[in-house]
Amino acid sequence: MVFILAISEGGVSMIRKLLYKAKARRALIQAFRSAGLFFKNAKDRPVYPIIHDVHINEDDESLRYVFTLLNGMDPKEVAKKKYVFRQHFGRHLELKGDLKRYVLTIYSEAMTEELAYVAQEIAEAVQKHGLGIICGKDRLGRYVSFDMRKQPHILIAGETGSGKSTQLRSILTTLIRTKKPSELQLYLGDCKKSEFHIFRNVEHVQCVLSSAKDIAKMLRHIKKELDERSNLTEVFEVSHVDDLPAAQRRPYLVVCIDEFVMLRKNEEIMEILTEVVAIGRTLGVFAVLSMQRPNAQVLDTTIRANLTVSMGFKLRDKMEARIVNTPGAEALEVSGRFIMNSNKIYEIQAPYLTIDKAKALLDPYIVSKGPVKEVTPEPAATKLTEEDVFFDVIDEKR
Ligand SMILES: Nc1ncnc2c1ncn2[C@@H]1O[C@H](COP(=O)(O)OP(=O)(O)OP(=O)(O)O)[C@@H](O)[C@H]1O
Repeated sequence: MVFILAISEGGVSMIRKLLYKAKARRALIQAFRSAGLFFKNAKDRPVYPIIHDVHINEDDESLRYVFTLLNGMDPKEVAKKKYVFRQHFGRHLELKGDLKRYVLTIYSEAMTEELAYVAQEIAEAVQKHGLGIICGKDRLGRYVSFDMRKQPHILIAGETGSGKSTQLRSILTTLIRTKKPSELQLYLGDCKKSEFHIFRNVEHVQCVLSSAKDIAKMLRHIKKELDERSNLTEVFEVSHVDDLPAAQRRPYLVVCIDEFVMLRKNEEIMEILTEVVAIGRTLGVFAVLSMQRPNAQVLDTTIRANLTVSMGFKLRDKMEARIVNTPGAEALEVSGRFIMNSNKIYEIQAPYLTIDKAKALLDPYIVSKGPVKEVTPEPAATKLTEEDVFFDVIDEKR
């Protein structure tokens, strides 16, 4: 008798995966044996650490093992024998764990250690999005980007020197180069007074402010925009500002605040920021917030829950990485490397955009502002100064 076994394509790939996993499991046991990580049982048979999971990640073509040591096994031996795992699985591996539980990840390729900001390539990478945010390249050398209209608010965290200001520079420069000023307006808060000066005279940029008092004013203006946009969507019975009639369309607003922890004591600021992240998406108002020392109180649950994308550059410890929702960010060792959390978690190398290169790329978008406004032809006539932006906000001191 002949049996014909009909297996679907999905079934075949499932079987292949299972066979691959079984092979992978045997490979790890061999590595345990070479590393001397086993005990002998009563029958003189070797007993190895327990392998709980063998996972193939198709996104970055990695293989991840989770295993625990048997009681009595010395964790120092695992660290000492890392070279044995390298001999078995190649150089591109990561071994993380402590007392008992370990995660061993094996990658097919090493990640690039520096990624130049290539303007043309990056513009192409984000062009498929309505409001494209460039992140960097993943382990397989693919650009990673996303649409801020769908994933609206970003948290960037990292200790000093980890690369978050460079990332902000690259995100903002890319936005400016890919959207017209009629489509995008930027409101920048520079609490450290160090990063955003290069954007001050860019046409899209409505203001660059650094004191809490000024930033509060800026946010009152944003709050007014939120209210107006909310009314408009109600009047025209649409669920998103993008669906308003052409005459009523509003540009996207991106509020970007570097080191926003410095504003934590200003309740009004925190309240409006909370509102932006809670309701901004459908109103076309988005936030990018950066912080050096993640703090659970500042990132209260409402703000954190609505920051849909987290980029965790090198952080001090696991606790900070947990606050930012980027596990593993405490172990990063390369400048410009970060853990991204947006639905899934993965490691990315950010483009390296120096201040000088950013200035050169922004040059075509620079306009005269302030006192020289009147003598500048056409674009400046519609260009707002910071005074214009806040004319409608009551300043108690006036
Ligand atoms: N994407 C990158 N690729 C390679 N090197 C980078 C990258 N980003 C930053 N660096 C290196 O790290 C240094 C510090 O970067 P950056 O100023 O962005 O850090 P930071 O986290 O903003 O620090 P601070 O909080 O002190 O401003 C840079 O001068 C550069 O040498």
